Amino acid sequence: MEKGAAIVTGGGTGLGLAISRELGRRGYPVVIASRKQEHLDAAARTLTGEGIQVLTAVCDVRDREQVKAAVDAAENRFGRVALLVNNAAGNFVVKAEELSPKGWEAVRGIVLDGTWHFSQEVGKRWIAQGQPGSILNIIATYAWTGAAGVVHSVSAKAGVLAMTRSLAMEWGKFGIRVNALAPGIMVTEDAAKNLGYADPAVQALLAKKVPLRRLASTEEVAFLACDLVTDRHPYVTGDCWTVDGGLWLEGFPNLRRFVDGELGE
Ligand SMILES: CCCCCCCCCCC/C=C/C(=O)SCCNC(=O)CCNC(=O)[C@H](O)C(C)(C)COP(=O)(O)OP(=O)(O)OC[C@H]1O[C@@H](n2cnc3c(N)ncnc32)[C@H](O)[C@@H]1OP(=O)(O)O
Ligand SMILES: NC(=O)C1=CN([C@@H]2O[C@H](COP(=O)(O)OP(=O)(O)OC[C@H]3O[C@@H](n4cnc5c(N)ncnc54)[C@H](OP(=O)(O)O)[C@@H]3O)[C@@H](O)[C@H]2O)C=CC1
Repeated sequence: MEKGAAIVTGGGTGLGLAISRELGRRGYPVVIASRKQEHLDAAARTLTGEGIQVLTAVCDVRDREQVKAAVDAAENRFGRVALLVNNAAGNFVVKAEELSPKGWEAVRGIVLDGTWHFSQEVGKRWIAQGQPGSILNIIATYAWTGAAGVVHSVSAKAGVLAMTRSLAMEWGKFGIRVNALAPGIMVTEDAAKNLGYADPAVQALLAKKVPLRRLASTEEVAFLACDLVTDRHPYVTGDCWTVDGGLWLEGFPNLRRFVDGELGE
């Protein structure tokens, strides 16, 4: 029987692309949704070449109407949405006292509002259709530790963690599971650029802080993400799984020291 589709926000790059590929390998048609056509086209070419069914949806997760249109397109093409992965994010390192209202708004809008828009859009359809479903929200360990230099992202990810637990409680009776995953540091293009660790020498220093002495690969994080969002663990809901090589136990890197110039170029 045909499986329902999986929507992956930010599915054209980095971790989102790795999750889309792994879900495709597990037999799900994937809908990748993000702002930039070039990200989506390149990813769709790659995934299609690997035999995965893909639909692209140009969509800014901050815009409720664009989110609705993306879910409509997914249902029109694949009949039903079964899984949602809220992976899209925006982030940059900034001193809290210098963060502008629009900078705060941009990151909160993508991370917190975007996750809410997609979750409510698919959740209300599943409830109306009497269908089960599963949502996975990608957060970061600083949602519970806090971190210096990224107060907008920390606050938004903490909100997403609270949303995860709350929706799990409300929607469990409808057969809807809602979980979160907190990855460790991965070398993905925009994250490494925006957060200042594109230099391999900086990556090597970061790896030394990790108990397992290496950074995470998108593939290993994606594998766990797919285990959690698919029906492999049907009794898990309202939880957050961490896949960070033990880093959060040592303390998240202090990015404020980077913007203050204490860590050099
Ligand atoms: C040295 C040690 C390093 C260790 C690091 C380890 C950390 C690892 C893991 C951390 C966990 C989480 C990671 C992530 O979330 S990674 C995701 C990264 N990917 C992206 O960010 C991609 C998408 N990003 C964007 O599109 C943009 O960056 C942005 C988020 C800004 C949104 O784009 P949008 O087009 O909507 O916004 P604008 O460009 O119009 O800007 C809006 C306002 O934000 C201000 N801004 C933007 N960039 C910065 C900056 N670098 N510093 C300060 N302010 C910034 C911008 O000026 C606008 O405000 P104003 O109008 O007031 O000027
Ligand atoms: N990299 C890391 O070390 C860590 C990452 N994470 C989390 O993992 C997830 C993936 O990050 P990663 O792969 O590294 O980074 P990427 O920058 O590659 O992924 C972010 C994705 O979000 C999309 N996106 C950004 N803004 C919007 C928007 N307004 N509407 C729709 N899509 C948007 C981007 O696509 P487009 O530009 O086309 O819109 C991009 O595909 C994020 O949730 C991040 O917070 C957590 C811990 C560590």
